Amino acid sequence: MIPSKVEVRARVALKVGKQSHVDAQIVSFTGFESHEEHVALIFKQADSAQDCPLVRIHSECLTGDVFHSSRCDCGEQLDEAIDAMAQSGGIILYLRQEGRGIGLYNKIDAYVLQSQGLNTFEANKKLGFEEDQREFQCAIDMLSALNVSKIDLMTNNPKKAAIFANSPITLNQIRQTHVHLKHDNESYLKAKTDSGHKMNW
Ligand SMILES: Nc1nc2c(ncn2[C@@H]2O[C@H](COP(=O)(O)OP(=O)(O)OP(=O)(O)O)[C@@H](O)[C@H]2O)c(=O)[nH]1
Ligand SMILES: [Zn+2]
Repeated sequence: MIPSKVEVRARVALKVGKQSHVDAQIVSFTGFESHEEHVALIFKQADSAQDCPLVRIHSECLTGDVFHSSRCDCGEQLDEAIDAMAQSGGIILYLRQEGRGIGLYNKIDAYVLQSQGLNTFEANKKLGFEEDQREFQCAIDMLSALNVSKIDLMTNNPKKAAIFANSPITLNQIRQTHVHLKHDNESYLKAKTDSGHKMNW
């Protein structure tokens, strides 16, 4: 295995959440192969204060995270993670992998196809992409750079859990996220279930 070049670049305090009332720290990094600007949000100094912090690996979704779009559940999952970590501490790895790695404009093209009846994964294929183009080595490297070696992971996606096999990070436990059903995202959530996500419907 090639040693990771990822290192912490800067770390600074800020408050986050809907009322900007949750104490956290944001961490930037150097050394990513992809040059994407992934960041970590750390609550209650969980990287150094806890043996097994709760971790959420969250891929960027501008439409969901910022605008709380009706099409997906990303913003609600992010809020859920912030609320949980405000109480118990934890680490959000916010990965700049918009649209499962295809980028924002391509995701909007995929939305056009979804409006014509394709599901979220079929739309990616029709555009010439893989169903999911993300790679998560950066998440392992960020945790290693933070000297975190054991985690509980907040996800319903088995592919995110699988990345910890043969990695320096021990996955202690998976904590499922809630199902955030909205008037427009049922088919998106059903497609995730069909592709193997473990959802507590
Ligand atoms: N290509 C594509 N990407 C989408 C669509 N809807 C949401 N996304 C992207 O899907 C990703 C969702 O990421 P996450 O919430 O981290 O993860 P997940 O794979 O759903 O798994 P969980 O950990 O269980 O939430 C984000 O990058 C979104 O931008 C879609 O219709 N098409
Ligand atoms: Zn989304």
